[in-house]
Amino acid sequence: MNGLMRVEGGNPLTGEITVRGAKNFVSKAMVAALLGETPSRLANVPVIKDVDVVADLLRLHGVTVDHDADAGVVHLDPSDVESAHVADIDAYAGSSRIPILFCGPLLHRLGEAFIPDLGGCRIGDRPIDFHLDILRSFGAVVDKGVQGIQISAPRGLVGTLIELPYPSVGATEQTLLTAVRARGLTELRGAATEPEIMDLVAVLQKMGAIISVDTDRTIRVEGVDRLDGFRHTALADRIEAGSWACAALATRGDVFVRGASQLDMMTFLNTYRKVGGEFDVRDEGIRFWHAGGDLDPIVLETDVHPGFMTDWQQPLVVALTQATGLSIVHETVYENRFGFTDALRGMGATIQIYRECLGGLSCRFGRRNFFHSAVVSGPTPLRAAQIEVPDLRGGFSHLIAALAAEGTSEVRGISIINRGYENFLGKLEALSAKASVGAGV
Ligand SMILES: CC(=O)N[C@H]1[C@@H](OP(=O)(O)OP(=O)(O)OC[C@H]2O[C@@H](n3ccc(=O)[nH]c3=O)[C@H](O)[C@@H]2O)O[C@H](CO)[C@@H](O)[C@@H]1O
Ligand SMILES: C=C(OP(=O)(O)O)C(=O)O
Repeated sequence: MNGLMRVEGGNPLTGEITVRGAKNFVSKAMVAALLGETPSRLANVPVIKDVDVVADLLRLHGVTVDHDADAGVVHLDPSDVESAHVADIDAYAGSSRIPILFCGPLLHRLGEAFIPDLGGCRIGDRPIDFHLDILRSFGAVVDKGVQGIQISAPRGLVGTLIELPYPSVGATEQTLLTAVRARGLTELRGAATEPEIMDLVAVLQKMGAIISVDTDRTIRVEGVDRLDGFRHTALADRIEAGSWACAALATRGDVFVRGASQLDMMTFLNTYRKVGGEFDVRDEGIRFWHAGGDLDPIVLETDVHPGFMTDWQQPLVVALTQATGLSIVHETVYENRFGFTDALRGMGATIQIYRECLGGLSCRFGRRNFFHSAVVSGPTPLRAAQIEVPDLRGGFSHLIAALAAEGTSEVRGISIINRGYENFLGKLEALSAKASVGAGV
C-alpha cells in the first residue's frame, strides 16, 4: 500500500502531539541487544516501519522480540542467536540501512553475517565503503556476491586503529558495535558524535563496554569478553520534533511537541529563532509557533553534529518559502538532497538549486556535478498540487507544503513517511489538519 492522502491546506496546525524515541537510535540499540548474554529492555520505542524491520531481522536470527506498542517497550532475548537463511534476510533488501550494523554483533556471535542490499532514503549514492573497510580492519573477510555481501571472521575480530575520512554516523556505530567485543583496543579517529550515537554509547556502557569519547572526535574502546543485556529509555526523536516545528511555522500554527528535548535541538532552536519562529522550552516538551508578521531569510549549512542536521533541512526549506527575502541552504552531508524541491516549485515556491557551494565554506561536493545548494526566494503563496512522495523527510516536507497551500492537494506514496514518523495521520488529526487517507497507487 503506497497510500494517498488528500490535504486541504491553508489552516494553521494547532494543538499538541507527542514524539517518542529516535528512529536513528532505537534501531541501533535493538541491534546492540544481539551482543548481550542476557535479555534487554528498551523503552520509549515508537511504532515505525524501521523498528518493525529490525525486529523481524532479529527474529530471523533467533532473537525473541516482544514489542508492546502502546507502552512503547521492546523486550529482546538473544539467548538462542542463530544464522538466518540468506534468502530470508534478502527479503528485507531495500527496506532499511540497519542490516549493515548487524555485522559486528553477528560476527562475534556466529562468525558470519550476510548483508542484503540496503534501503533508506535515496538522497545520494550512500556507499558502504567505510563500513567494509572497518570490518576488514578488525580482521573480517568480505565477499561480495551477486545477491549481497557475505562476511566472515575465521580468526575472530581484533581491536584496530580506524581513521574515518568523514564523520559518518553509520561507520561510527559500526565501529562501536564491533569494537566492544573485539580483542584489545580500538581507536576511532574522526568519529561522529550525534546524540543518537552517544545514547548508543550509553547503552553499550550499561552492557559492560568500556568506551571513552574525547573532544577531538576520537573514540577509544577496550574490548571485553562478555556483555549483558541493558535496560534503557531511548532519547527523543529530534528530527520528528523539528519537523513538526517547521510544520507549525509554515502553516502559521502553534504546536506543543511533548517529549522534544532542548539539549539535542540547540542548533535547530537557534535557527528557528533566527527565521522568526517562537519556542518555549518546558520540562515536558517544547512549544513551537509562528508569532505573526514576516519570517526572516537565513543562510544555512547542514553539517555533522553539533551542526544543523541534514534531516532537518527538508522540512525547514518549506518554512523558508514563507520567509521574506533570499535564503541560502548549503547541503554538505548528502550530495542529492534537494530533489524534493521540484514538487515545491510546482506548488509555486521559488527555489533554484546550484552545483556550487553557496553561502559558506566549500564542501566535499563542490566543483562536482551535484546540485547541493539552494536559494529560496520568498514569500510565495503555495498552491495545491498532486505530489508523489520521494523519500522520508522529503515526503513529510511535501505534507507540510500541502498543509500550508491553498486548496486540496493529493499526496501519493505517504506510506514511506511511516518509516520515521509514528502515527503521523493521528497526529495531523490531533492538530486539526484537514487531511484524509484514500486508496492510492
Ligand atoms: C538510520 C540512520 O541513522 N540514518 C541517519 C544516518 O545515516 P548514515 O549513517 O547512513 O549516514 P552517514 O553519516 O554514514 O553518511 C554521511 C555521509 O558519509 C558518506 N558515507 C557514509 C558511509 C560510507 O561507508 N561511505 C560514505 O561515503 C555518505 O554517503 C554521506 O554523504 O546519519 C545521517 C547523517 O546524520 C542521517 O541523515 C540519517 O538519518
Ligand atoms: C536519511 C534518513 O534515514 P535513513 O538513513 O534511514 O535513510 C532520515 O531519517 O532522514
